Amino acid sequence: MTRTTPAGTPLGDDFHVYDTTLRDGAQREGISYSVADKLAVARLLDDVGVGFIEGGWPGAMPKDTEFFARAATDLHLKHAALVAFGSTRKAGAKAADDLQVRALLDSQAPVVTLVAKSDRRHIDLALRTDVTEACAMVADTVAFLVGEGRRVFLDAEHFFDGYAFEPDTALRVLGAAMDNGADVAVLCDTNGGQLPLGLADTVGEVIARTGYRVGIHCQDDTGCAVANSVAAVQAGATHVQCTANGYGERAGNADLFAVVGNLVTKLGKPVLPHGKLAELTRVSHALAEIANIAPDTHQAYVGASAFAHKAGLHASAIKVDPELYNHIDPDLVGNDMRVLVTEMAGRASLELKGRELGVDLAGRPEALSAAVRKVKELEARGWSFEAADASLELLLRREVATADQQAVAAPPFALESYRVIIDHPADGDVVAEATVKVHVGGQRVIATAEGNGPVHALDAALRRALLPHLPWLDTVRLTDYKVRILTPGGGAGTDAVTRVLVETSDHETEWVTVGVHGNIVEASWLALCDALVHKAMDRESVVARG
Ligand SMILES: CC(=O)SCCNC(=O)CCNC(=O)[C@H](O)C(C)(C)COP(=O)(O)OP(=O)(O)OC[C@H]1O[C@@H](n2cnc3c(N)ncnc32)[C@H](O)[C@@H]1OP(=O)(O)O
Ligand SMILES: CC(=O)C(=O)O
Repeated sequence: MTRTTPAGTPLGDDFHVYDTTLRDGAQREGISYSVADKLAVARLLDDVGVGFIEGGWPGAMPKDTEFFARAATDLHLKHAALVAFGSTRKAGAKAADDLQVRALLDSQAPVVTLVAKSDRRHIDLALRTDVTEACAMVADTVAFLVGEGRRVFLDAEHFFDGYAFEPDTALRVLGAAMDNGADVAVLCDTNGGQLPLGLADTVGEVIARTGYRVGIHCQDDTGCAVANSVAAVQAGATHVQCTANGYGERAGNADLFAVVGNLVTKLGKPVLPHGKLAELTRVSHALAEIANIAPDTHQAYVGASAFAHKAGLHASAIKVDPELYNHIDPDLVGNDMRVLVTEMAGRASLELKGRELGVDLAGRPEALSAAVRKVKELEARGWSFEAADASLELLLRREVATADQQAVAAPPFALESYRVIIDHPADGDVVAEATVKVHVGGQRVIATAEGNGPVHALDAALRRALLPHLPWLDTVRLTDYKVRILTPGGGAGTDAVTRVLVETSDHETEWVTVGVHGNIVEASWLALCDALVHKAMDRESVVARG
């Protein structure tokens, strides 16, 4: 199989990106992949162009055995080789007779990764054997699998702790594998306790002493798994094991997307096939969906906030040149830059955000300054525009219209009044009833509706009043409603205000609006009205554009 680098040259066997999401990743608390999930994960990892996909431990779990059986017929990998993971034979037995070793062969995976203890204390206490037999278990199993035509990697468990405790034993275990045909000695920081400088020293020392091809596998217990993996590569490791989004046992493993992002963009190592780097963000999010874990919005390289800028000073430099505040071009990894508008915004933030929302504020210094003042004043009172682009857009359009001395576009309806009653009969459920009086299409309309809460009733009454005049409302639905009670100035609650965020959808797009008031119903009303006015405005501009 020929893989190509971003430069278009063949990517051979010089460097391995080895993914263990389906084995170590599945050891994360809360993850339970079905066989179908595992096949879908493998396809996505192949899309990203990793070189090896560790599919699980055949023979240990029926699900993993079935995965390899299905993979043999259903999985047509374009870039990756499939790897079966398992332990060596048991002490005092023969590899050829060991049922678990047989299961590795039966998996039909072309590559096998064997896990072996390389810390003397584990050999004594967990294997309950001596170093000579522990090395024989490795040597015998590697020789058997290589003899059967498999490519073999050795995961030397607890290598760093074992090397610090008794270096010769740790190296003897590596030698037992490499002398019998294993390709890579993978040094594992199984307890995840290492820090980058010490780990890199050990990797460099092992390579210098043995000349072996060395790999790295880092758990994240010090929060350094990515840094440790990159440091190991800088010290000479040419095989790096990681998992999607850092899933893994305990605190997790090294995040594939951060490791690969760093290797390609910082160290200039073309470790993925041409064009695949831009798949990182899409694949990371798709894999989070399959794992049923909300994507980490702050994840390096691929998180939704990885290139989101909030501070006004950042935005002012970004306006001149985005590179001034981005460590890479987000497009490289398939991500986007965003500018957030909050109390920390300055004129540049609003100008950039306006551009994103289709409101041209360039060359309109008065409107821009007025909008900055308004945003800061409203945010100080509890408003938050960070997640409410539609309300921000309305605010910007109003400021532009005012500065240009144009009439602000009339909203499609005007409120005369609303009233909400909560009725709790002693023998029945609580019911909310709302009445709205509005002016729409040149008429005064009064409508009443019930709902299971005040906002539901208000929304229903407003729709009933407006629908005959604004038929497009039929497709518009309130899809999410979030309430937050705020105590500006850190008060004890008596001066609390309520912030409501409403997400609305028309099946094609969704938009978020915000309302803030001392009364929860009024805060909701403000957000609801903004949602409908935004939709009306969008329709008018679509109609105007023809
Ligand atoms: C560092 C890592 O994360 S490695 C991956 C670990 N993953 C898993 O453990 C998930 C899958 N594991 C399993 O399904 C089960 O643990 C099995 C099937 C592998 C083993 O199950 P069991 O036979 O019931 O034993 P148990 O789970 O208690 O494991 C301990 C046995 O494995 C042996 N063992 C542990 N590590 C190794 C090793 N590297 N090489 C050989 N044998 C080993 C122990 O000596 C012990 O053997 P004994 O039962 O003869 O005393
Ligand atoms: C192999 C492995 O998962 C570890 O040593 O952590």
